[in-house]
Amino acid sequence: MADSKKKTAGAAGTKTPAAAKVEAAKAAATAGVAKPDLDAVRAQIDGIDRQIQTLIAERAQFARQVGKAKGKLAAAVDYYRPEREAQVLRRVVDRNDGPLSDAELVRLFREIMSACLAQQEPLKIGYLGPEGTFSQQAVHKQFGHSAKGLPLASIEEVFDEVAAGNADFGVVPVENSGQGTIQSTLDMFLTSPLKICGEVELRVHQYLLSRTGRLDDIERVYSHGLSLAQCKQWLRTNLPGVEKHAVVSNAEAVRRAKKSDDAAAIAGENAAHVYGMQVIAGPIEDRSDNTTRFLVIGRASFPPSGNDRTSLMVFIRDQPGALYRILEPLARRDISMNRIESRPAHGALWQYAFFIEVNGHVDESPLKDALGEIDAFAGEVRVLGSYPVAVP
Ligand SMILES: O=C(O)C(=O)C[C@]1(C(=O)O)C=C[C@@H](O)C=C1
Repeated sequence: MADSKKKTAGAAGTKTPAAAKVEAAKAAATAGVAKPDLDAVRAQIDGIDRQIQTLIAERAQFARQVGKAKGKLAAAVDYYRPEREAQVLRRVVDRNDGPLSDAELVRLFREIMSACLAQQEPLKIGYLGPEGTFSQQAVHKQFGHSAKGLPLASIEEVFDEVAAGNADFGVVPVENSGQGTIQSTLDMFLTSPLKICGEVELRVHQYLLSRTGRLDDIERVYSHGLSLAQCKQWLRTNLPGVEKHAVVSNAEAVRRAKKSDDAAAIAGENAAHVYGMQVIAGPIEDRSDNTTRFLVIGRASFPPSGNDRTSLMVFIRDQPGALYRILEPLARRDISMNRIESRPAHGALWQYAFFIEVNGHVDESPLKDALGEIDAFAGEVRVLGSYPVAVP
């Protein structure tokens, strides 16, 4: 994503004052000065920190005013605006001339927005717990640390708690780059009234954790089935012949491994800190680009952000060319389709529902027009949600 961005400053030779200062600092750092004076550099940093702090406080005041401008809304959840957050973060990426990476800057700005929003009342976010799972990391990535995580026992429970209003939003895994779709999540949308409000992509790094930290002690490995699959090659090479046990979550795996010296768990590095375990090895995933995509689910729909994706569930009539007639209006309008997947529709034998993901927002042309046409052919078209494309 960062590669395709257009720089607003620097590209055309016109630099913003901030970009010029960064350039000057870079030049000073490389300008043959053998050793900068530590106290002098720290004094500069202290001055900048003072300015950053003043500006963050000012920003928080303005965010309060935004709250007032929105009027008296029913609950904290009504103040959250994923489309606005995506726009703010895209501008951060667009302005970034280094030295920090896009992902680092986005993380910092997300935390600022998270804190600004929590001035009213923190959002409550349901996720597949317990603490230490990748789902919890996805919650932090999307909502920042000022949101309150609500660890739940299953993906179904995440849907139920959001639908019942006990959580403002939920974060559920939907696919992994190596292992494909998590069918149980997709199937929840067959019956759930919830909307998809966002997507989060998380680079997943797996670690082998144990009580002793010694590979030679290990006779059993616990993990979620997907995590075991992601590390298959590594396990074959480094722990041939050990027992592998698939359990409900990586955090549960760590809890089991914590009970004896000859057991290990595969989980995120974070789980080692949460549960006080030693890291034997990591990252140990077979593919270095291992990424899991999560969906944010909620009770409301949001307006376009300027770069959106839409998830649809289409029930087709059993007639010749039905699927073609669904896809043709999209193709004719050059609407890219990121995914199509069929699932047995509940309650009707040999009837299928198609999960389709396309670029665009349901309130905007050309997707709006295409959906008007598709509606006429399909048995039913359900819009599961239009949401901002994930910011890195
Ligand atoms: O712009 C808004 O609507 C805000 O509430 C402000 C703000 C922000 O800090 O920038 C905070 C929370 C929203 O989710 C989006 C943006």
